[in-house]
Amino acid sequence: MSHTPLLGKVEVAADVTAELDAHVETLRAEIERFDPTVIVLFAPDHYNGFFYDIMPPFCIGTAARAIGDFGSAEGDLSVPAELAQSLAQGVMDAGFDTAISRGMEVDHGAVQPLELLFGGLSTRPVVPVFVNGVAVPLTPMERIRGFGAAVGRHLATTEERVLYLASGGLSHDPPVPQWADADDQARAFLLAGRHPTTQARAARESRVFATAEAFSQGAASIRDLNPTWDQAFLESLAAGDLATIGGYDPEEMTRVAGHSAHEVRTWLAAFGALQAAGGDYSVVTRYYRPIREYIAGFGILSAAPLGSAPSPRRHG
Ligand SMILES: O=C(O)/C=C/c1cccc(O)c1O
Ligand SMILES: [Fe+2]
Repeated sequence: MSHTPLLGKVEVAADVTAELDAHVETLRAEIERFDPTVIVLFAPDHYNGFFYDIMPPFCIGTAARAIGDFGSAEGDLSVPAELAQSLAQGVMDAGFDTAISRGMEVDHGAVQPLELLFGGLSTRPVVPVFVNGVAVPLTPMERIRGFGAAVGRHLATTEERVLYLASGGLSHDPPVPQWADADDQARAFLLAGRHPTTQARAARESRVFATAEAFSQGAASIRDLNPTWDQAFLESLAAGDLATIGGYDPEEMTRVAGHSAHEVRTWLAAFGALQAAGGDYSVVTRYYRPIREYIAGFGILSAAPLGSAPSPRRHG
């Protein structure tokens, strides 16, 4: 599913909020029926936990703490360390040299789906898997599918009932600084801006709120949402056509869907894992709406291996 730190913090038409809430509720019930023993959470980061001083394409956390940006929950995630470590070994054995972290710091990108779907950070065991979706250079999209598949193949050898959960995207272009055009101060932040002062964090969050307000009034200079691109992406995922998405060109993605559209890498990894672990799948819940107030093409897509899925439902 998409995430946005503006959720619940800015005004959106009541019918849109109700529609989104209803789909989250559907997803919650779906997950409750599935009753996962572990959640593998593919999430990006927005220069809160990962910086240019060392920016891996992937990182598996054996312990993690949420930093609490934009009023999101702060505190420890419940990470099964042994499983996370064996997962890291498994994907390395499969040819993906993932980083690991024994003290990962995660932000709203990881936390929001945990809050929405599970009511908190530590109600279920979670293995956090960082997928870089913001800091160029970016690994090819096909590599992301392969990484996700390695995760799925490894976990299919365990007794775990795994929910692969992805957070990010779709098309959006929030005001996250880019190294290429950043001034010295912004570069210092991008390089190693961990644990900012309360003041610096507030200034950053105010900038996002101001951009969202201007964007909703058609007055921001960020790239527009791209519902056509978003729906095509969802359609390929729904059809199990991960090869098409694996062929996406990152530069083209930035151009047509915004700098943060690379967060869809988390979706590709999760569906890659699902396909590798369970074969063909069918869609259970699908939702999409471009929501300018949230600076988000907001999507939800859930799926289960064929034969195990409750009757598919299609929304919006
Ligand atoms: O972390 C930030 O500064 C902004 C993040 C953001 C803003 C708008 C939509 C999103 O999906 C974001 O992650
Ligand atoms: Fe994001």
